[in-house]
Amino acid sequence: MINAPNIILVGPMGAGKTTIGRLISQSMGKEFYDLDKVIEDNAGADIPWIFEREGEEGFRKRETQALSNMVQSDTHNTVLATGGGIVTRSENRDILQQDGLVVYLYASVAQQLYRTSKSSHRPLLQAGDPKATLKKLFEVRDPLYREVATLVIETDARHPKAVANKVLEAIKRYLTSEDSNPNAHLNRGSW
Ligand SMILES: Nc1ncnc2c1ncn2[C@@H]1O[C@H](COP(=O)(O)OP(=O)(O)O)[C@@H](O)[C@H]1O
Ligand SMILES: O=C(O)C1=C[C@@H](OP(=O)(O)O)[C@@H](O)[C@H](O)C1
Ligand SMILES: [Mg+2]
Repeated sequence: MINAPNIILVGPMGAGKTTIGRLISQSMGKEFYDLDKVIEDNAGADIPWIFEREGEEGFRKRETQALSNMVQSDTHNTVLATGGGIVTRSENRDILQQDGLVVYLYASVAQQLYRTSKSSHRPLLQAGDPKATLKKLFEVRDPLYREVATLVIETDARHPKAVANKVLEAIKRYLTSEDSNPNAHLNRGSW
């Protein structure tokens, strides 16, 4: 087990945040949370229902609330998979940067499209051309993922287990190099 702070995964829809988050939480002996699931549990409704009734704005309010609750609950030893739009609000970006080691799971638009095409639970991809939507979102969000993330991991040509191993290796390497730097502040994961 790696002695690491809380780990937060960011990246676009289909990057594998939910899948990889679960895998690395098991390897690290940490508790796993998926913010979308937390939002659904709090609302007593699924994400398509929230978008339908409250619009994207309603969902974003719930998302920020769920994220800040998590920080305030002072939970330790966790892996958190976020939703792809978590970086769109600056208040969320502030929380992410202060409260964990943030890992950006990168996927090309082609892979995002392929991986999201098998399910219909992402409301933003249900109307219009999903490829054009993913491309547009990626242009806006890629710099924001990079802004908040300490580590960036490429996922395109890797199976989920290989991605999880890459993430674990990168975290280990990062923490080791921080250990050898007396000015580094490891205490980024306060929840
Ligand atoms: N590295 C990968 N290679 C191939 N398929 C993947 C990979 N990572 C995730 N998937 C698949 O892509 C789909 C979306 O994954 P998910 O974890 O829900 O992504 P996210 O939470 O980032 O939207 C799932 O069917 C999952 O099994
Ligand atoms: O990119 C987005 O804005 C969204 C991504 C989704 O999560 P995943 O990235 O896990 O699919 C979910 O939060 C919601 O449908 C909105
Ligand atoms: Mg997810």
